[in-house]
Amino acid sequence: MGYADYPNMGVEVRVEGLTKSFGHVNVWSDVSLTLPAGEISVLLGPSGTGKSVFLKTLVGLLRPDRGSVWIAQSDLTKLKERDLYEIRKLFGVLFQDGALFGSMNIYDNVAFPLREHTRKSETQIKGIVSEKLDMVGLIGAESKLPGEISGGMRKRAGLARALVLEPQIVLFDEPDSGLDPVRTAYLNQLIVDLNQQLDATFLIVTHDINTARTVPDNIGLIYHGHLAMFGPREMLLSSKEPVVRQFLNAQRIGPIGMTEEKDADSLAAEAATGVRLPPLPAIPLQLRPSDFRARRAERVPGQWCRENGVTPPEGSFQ
Ligand SMILES: Nc1ncnc2c1ncn2[C@@H]1O[C@H](COP(=O)(O)OP(=O)(O)OP(=O)(O)O)[C@@H](O)[C@H]1O
Repeated sequence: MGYADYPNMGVEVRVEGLTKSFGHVNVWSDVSLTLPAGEISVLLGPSGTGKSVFLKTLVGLLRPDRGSVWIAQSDLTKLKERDLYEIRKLFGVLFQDGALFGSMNIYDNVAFPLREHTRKSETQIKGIVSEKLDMVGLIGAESKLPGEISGGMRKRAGLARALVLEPQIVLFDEPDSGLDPVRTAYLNQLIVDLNQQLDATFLIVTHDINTARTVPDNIGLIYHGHLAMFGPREMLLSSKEPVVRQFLNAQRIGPIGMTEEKDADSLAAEAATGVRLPPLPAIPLQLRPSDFRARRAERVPGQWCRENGVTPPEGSFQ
């Protein structure tokens, strides 16, 4: 199947029972979730829980032990190399460090996938590269080497490169790592704007709680070898499930310890001290596109809570 055969609204990615180990070490088991077409989802989890491994498994760079990744009628995990190569063209991936070639200038870095995977003329390539550089605000930086620009600019260059083949699924591996809060805010706005403009499904791995609270439509949390929860943003932000609550509110009190989960003794000791968890913070409004038009998957604030009989924390959606 050619990637041009897919409808232009982004595609749904359905993960079923995915399990991955390296040798005898299990990374995660039985992960099932659906990334809704055209929506933004965020994946959270303590360090080393296998979020990057999950992204690599989604694009078929790693093979799972069990389970499926369904895109339309294809189970990507069962495809032969040649078909996998085709279906990978659906994906744009922004790797953690931007993964730019250090000896190539920004223009050539962004043009690279077009020169490798298409037969477009240099004139056509120039048009596409300029369009994507414009989208990420990098016009004028074409002749710079990656080493000559800031970390934030490198991320944006990596993003432009991830977009040149018109992907229907865009995966971001910690796009905000190493960025200061202001640049992170700009990048988050750019992600929301791009999601509105492009017909693509987004998955973002991040450690930034503010990003997780304001950018996505859906949130997932991997913890201790399993997907602890995945669902609409309001569901996780109003959840009192201990792991979800601890992680999304960046607290020390709860089941997650410095290295991994706390043992029963330390949890009992914590309970014995009588420390009370602070109330859940208010659920913020979602970040809007900068042109103030609706998000692609716009929902009325508080709708999920209302429909599910959940009282949102005081001060939510203001
Ligand atoms: N190719 C590989 N071979 C063996 N083990 C691997 C491989 N890739 C990753 N791992 C292991 O899998 C586990 C999960 O790693 P991964 O980088 O996916 O975690 P992460 O959740 O993305 O972490 P962080 O938040 O710190 O970036 C780690 O223990 C890592 O050492």
